[in-house]
Amino acid sequence: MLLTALGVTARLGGADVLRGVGITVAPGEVHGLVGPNGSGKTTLLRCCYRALEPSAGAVLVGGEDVRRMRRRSLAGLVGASTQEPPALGGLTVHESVRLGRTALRGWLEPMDGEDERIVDDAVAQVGLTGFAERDVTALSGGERQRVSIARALAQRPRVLLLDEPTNHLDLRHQLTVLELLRALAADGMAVVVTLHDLRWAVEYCDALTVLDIGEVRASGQPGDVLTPALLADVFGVDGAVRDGGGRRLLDVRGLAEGGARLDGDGTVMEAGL
Ligand SMILES: Nc1ncnc2c1ncn2[C@@H]1O[C@H](COP(=O)(O)OP(=O)(O)OP(=O)(O)O)[C@@H](O)[C@H]1O
Repeated sequence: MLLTALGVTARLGGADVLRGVGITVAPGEVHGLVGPNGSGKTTLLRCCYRALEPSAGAVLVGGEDVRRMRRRSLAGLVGASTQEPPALGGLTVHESVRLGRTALRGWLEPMDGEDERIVDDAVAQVGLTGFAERDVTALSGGERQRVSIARALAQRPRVLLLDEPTNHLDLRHQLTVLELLRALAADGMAVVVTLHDLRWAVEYCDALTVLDIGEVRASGQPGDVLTPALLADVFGVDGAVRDGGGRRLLDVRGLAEGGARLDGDGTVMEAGL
């Protein structure tokens, strides 16, 4: 396995928001993390790229505990695109993506032609070549999201972690990103992606892990995991995975009976789609 999380418990604001969570991701696999709002998906990703230290358990990449790795070694192995990509004013798209290479080289080591080619490739992979010289603060939310993905790609990582990469994207760009993930996996990358749209999770992921209130509810192939009972219980929707002529598809018929969960203060929570 390229990425393994073992019994990860994470504490935030005095509470365990992840409890004993494990995932394994092989090279060539697109692994989807799904679950309702607040179930711990982002927190698990943060543990995987060492933005947060688990209070128990460990994350291994290539068999090595990420806590023991030097920052630059980790940057060469794990690239991450976060949900709220920072827009650094005064940087162009190209310069912002270049930061992915800087993470590997350090500030003082000059870039060479190979680095520049990798940056150009990453910008092209997310379809932003025409915006390369534009200031990132002058981009739309979706374009910024793609800059963040390109920056992670510029690290040429073996493990790519993406937090809601299709957020803010129009339908065409959602599909472009999802197809890109498949292509990266076909080249041997291990990809972990959080997705709220379960239909994309079913179609584009080889395996899914369902988190619910900080714990793993199910893990495995999408069709085995997203049973009608689990869809109703965890996501509050009436749905089923079916074979659509060689393609896995998820049909959602609506809210499950009693599917709209009430929050503590009585607010009706949206179902997980
Ligand atoms: N800095 C923090 N301090 C305290 N609690 C936090 C903090 N960050 C997140 N949490 C809580 O941890 C839990 C898990 O949050 P997390 O962001 O991992 O969920 P998520 O599954 O990614 O949610 P979403 O689908 O809404 O993005 C939530 O209950 C959240 O309120």
